Amino acid sequence: MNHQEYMKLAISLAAATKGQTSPNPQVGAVVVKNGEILGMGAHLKAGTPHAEVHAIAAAGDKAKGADIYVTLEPCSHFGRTPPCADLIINSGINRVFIASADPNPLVSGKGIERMQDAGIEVVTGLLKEEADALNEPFFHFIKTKTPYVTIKAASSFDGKTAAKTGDSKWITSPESRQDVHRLRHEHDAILTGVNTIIHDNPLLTARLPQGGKNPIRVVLDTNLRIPADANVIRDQSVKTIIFTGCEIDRSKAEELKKYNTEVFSFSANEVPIKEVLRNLGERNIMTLFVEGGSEIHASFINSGFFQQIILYMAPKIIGGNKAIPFIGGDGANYVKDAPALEFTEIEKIGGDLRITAKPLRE
Ligand SMILES: Nc1c(/N=C/[C@H](O)[C@H](O)[C@H](O)COP(=O)(O)O)[nH]c(=O)[nH]c1=O
Repeated sequence: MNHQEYMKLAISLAAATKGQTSPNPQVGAVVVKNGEILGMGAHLKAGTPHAEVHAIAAAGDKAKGADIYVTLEPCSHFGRTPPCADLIINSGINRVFIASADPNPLVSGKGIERMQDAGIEVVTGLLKEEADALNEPFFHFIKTKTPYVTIKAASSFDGKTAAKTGDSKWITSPESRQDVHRLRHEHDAILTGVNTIIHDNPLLTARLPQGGKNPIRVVLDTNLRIPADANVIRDQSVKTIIFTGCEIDRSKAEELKKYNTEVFSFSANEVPIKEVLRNLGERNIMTLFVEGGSEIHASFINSGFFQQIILYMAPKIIGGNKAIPFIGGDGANYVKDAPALEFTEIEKIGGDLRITAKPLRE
């Protein structure tokens, strides 16, 4: 195997932990000497050992004189675990290959400098693009302290998310809906609007054949219209946070708190998305899955607070000028004012298309 292949292995280890390490990045590491892999590891959960710790522990004394391939620049500061740069120096490793640089300007380059001062050869930027893509949500979170927002929509070929009767069961295939549960599992939180709660009464849990980690549920509900017996209230398998305006029935809010539910009221009678995202960021929620109705999707898109949209488009035609489009709101007056995206991935899934799009970078 060559340098790229060892780094690919480290990236695959990091990729396997998607959704588990928030608010930390996904990191993989491989220790190699004379073509023999002596150790490998991934960071499994915030607060637990970093990838380099696992890989070097597996190599033991043989790490002396070895190479280490790590997908993110080794940390140089005392977080919840000691600095990996010092561990690498003390292990006798004499060459370090790094893919991504640390996005935190306060620490970026410090670990590299410390290892170089100890006489270690450091090669940076090996498969940087691939590794950076894996941690796009983490880099966004470090930079903005708000969650990386993925809007998920499901529509017919003609862009409808429900028929004029309101019926929507089911537009997309079982395979597509299963894929949605994988995305829920991978996200820290899932957000919807009270209209979806009233109309669909969803659980918003991650129900995969092998189980799944339920994301924290977030409901935007300005006037606290949510039914007290809604599934997201009674289910209690995971916390539900309801964001409201200031003019709500306080006794109803008190009642809801008995069901693993938090009611957070803003000081005005509105629920500003920017403030919701700031609040979720302060709770160390790094990734947010917006499975809203069409009005919620419209407000996220019009505010520009989203990093990607995943549309599951089914080969069905619902039609009708009263049917519900998957993006609601007033819409653009002129095409030139329509938010421009770029398609980043198009996959066939269960007869549907899964189309991923991101806002065009200015
Ligand atoms: N109607 C469709 C969807 N509809 C999604 C609804 O908004 C609601 O989130 C679901 O009813 C989820 O319920 P629960 O959380 O699993 O209990 N979503 C899809 O991906 N395809 C469709 O055809």
